[in-house]
Amino acid sequence: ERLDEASVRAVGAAQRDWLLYVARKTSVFAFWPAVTKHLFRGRLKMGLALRRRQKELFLPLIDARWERKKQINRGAGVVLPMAETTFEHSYVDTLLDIKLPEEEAGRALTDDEMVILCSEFLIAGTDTTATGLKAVVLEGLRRHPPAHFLLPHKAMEDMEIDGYLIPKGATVNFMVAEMGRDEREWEKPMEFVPERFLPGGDGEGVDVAGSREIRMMPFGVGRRICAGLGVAMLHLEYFVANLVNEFEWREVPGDEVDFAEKPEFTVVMANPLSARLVPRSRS
Ligand code: HEM
Repeated sequence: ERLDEASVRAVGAAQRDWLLYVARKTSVFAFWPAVTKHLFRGRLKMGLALRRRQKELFLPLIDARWERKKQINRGAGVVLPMAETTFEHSYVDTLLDIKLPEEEAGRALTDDEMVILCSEFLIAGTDTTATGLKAVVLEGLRRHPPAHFLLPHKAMEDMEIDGYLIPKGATVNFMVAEMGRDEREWEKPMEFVPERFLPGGDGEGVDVAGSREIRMMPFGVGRRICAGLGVAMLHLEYFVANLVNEFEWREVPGDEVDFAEKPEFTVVMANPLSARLVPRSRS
């Protein structure tokens, strides 16, 4: 069931403490661990204490899921596939279902393994579920992709697409910017509306890597897709989050924001942004 605010905050604090501690204090154990674990035993003790705290918080929640699952299965008499029950399937339920392969004697996951996996899941999920932030970045990439074309590609064999023959050897250019501005795909495509990527919007669940569909492809798709897609998205979200977190942004009177573009190595603002940045007060 849903957690109350205080419990969510406690989990958040435990995750943060753990992550910061690992990032700052534990790299010493990568070198000669048999010795460093004695030399830095204070650090090891602290790390283990932080893990214990996660365990204290996570195990009751995992147990509750386990109990709930047992109740539902008892009520139904048979184990129903999750799709046929009203039971919302969670990540923990999947972990509870896991049986390790034969070499591990087909055992279930231990408490420690469950806690570690839940912790990793929360850490990995935090970035990807920062949906508002992601929406702003995606809308920027849809409306103003830095590359209006991909690198030129070449047809390896004759292909027919939509009744057109693309002959073997032909150079193929992809109109990336035009795809993002296609009225058949996007509502009011020329407007900057990050909300379109939120639930219910015309861009909800868009797949920039193009594995399900292609509605925008700022990083290309397929085997030559941008090798830096993951790091670029992470960096952009981090960058935007910090610009907003650290400063208040104000217009310079008489110097309106102009979204006109001009091509340089990539496509950039024709008239660079002027803004007054005021550091946010932390009091
Ligand atoms: C917003 C940021 C970025 C955008 C919009 C972008 C976009 C692109 C595009 C359109 C391509 C050509 C794909 C194709 O021809 O099919 C490409 C290729 C590539 N990108 Fe990015 N990129 C970005 C950031 C990065 C970063 C940060 C890195 C490195 C850390 C990177 C590394 C590469 C590499 C190595 C290729 C060549 C891949 C290949 O040809 O196999 N990119 N990128």
